Amino acid sequence: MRLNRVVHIYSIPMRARFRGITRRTGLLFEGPAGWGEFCPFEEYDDAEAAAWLACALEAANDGWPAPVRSRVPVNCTVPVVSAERAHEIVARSGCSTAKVKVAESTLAEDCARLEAVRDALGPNGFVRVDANMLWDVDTAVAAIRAMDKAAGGLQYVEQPCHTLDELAAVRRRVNVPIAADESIRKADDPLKVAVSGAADIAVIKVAPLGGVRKALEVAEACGLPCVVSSALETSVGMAAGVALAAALPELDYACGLATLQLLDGDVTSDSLTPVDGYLPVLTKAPVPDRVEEFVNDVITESWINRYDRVLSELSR
Ligand SMILES: O=C(O)CCC(=O)c1ccccc1C(=O)O
Ligand SMILES: [Mg+2]
Repeated sequence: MRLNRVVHIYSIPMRARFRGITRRTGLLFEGPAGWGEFCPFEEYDDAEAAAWLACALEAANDGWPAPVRSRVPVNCTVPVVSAERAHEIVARSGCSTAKVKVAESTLAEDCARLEAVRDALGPNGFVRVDANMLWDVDTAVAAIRAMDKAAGGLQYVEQPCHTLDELAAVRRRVNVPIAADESIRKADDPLKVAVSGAADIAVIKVAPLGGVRKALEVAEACGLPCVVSSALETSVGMAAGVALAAALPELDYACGLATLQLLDGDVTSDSLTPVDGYLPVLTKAPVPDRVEEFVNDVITESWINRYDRVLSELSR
């Protein structure tokens, strides 16, 4: 099946560099159930991108399972920025939970940013950090202890190290709970990762896991409390993450779905930005009615080709 439906290819600048990228690019298409977004990161090969396409096809062709809640609590996400800017981001977000990217700058800079975030949240807010696998075990243990102090208490630390064994070793040595992210979404079989001894919390992302239904299976199989997080989608793809968070039987933590603020624009006027720390649950993705501002003719052909290749990868 070739791509013979309405598509838009967008390219939106990031407000601040995030996980090494300064623009977010992807393809939007419409199906009988609504709009889907296909936006694997540029460096992903076709095999890794296949789950992302399955997620977009689910939104466009099948829609999502019924929600059990009508709104989803979210955290604001703080990139590697100055302490002053971090304070501003958190104070303006309206969220009572903040997730701070760490380990890409010095420990002193990370700690200064965490102090500013705590100051902006007040004593009742929650602060979590994400190290994206950048530490070894000893570095993680020392950094987590220092950051726990600087933040006035950490809710959890996301993916401090690379392997499950390393996560388990860190977990035995610190009092801060450990969350697994890459260990789940990059696993050969996310349904079979033995995260229980290595983590207290599972971060689940709808696109790398192949859609809302697949992600619900992963959530059930891992047996841990879950946090749904985004992959920096526009509002079209974000709606699938919100649908997952809305369908989870239990939701004890705020979700990482407030990342539209990291993009300098959105493809729809019905933007999924939080109000008082919550996102509304939609029955289908919003219609991309503002895509003209971000269409990119230069990369269109490469994205259509990528879609076609990944689609044949999916049906192998
Ligand atoms: O969880 C959040 O608050 C935002 C989402 C986020 O951090 C993220 C976004 C894109 C790719 C990877 C990650 C990550 O959690 O590591
Ligand atoms: Mg993460």
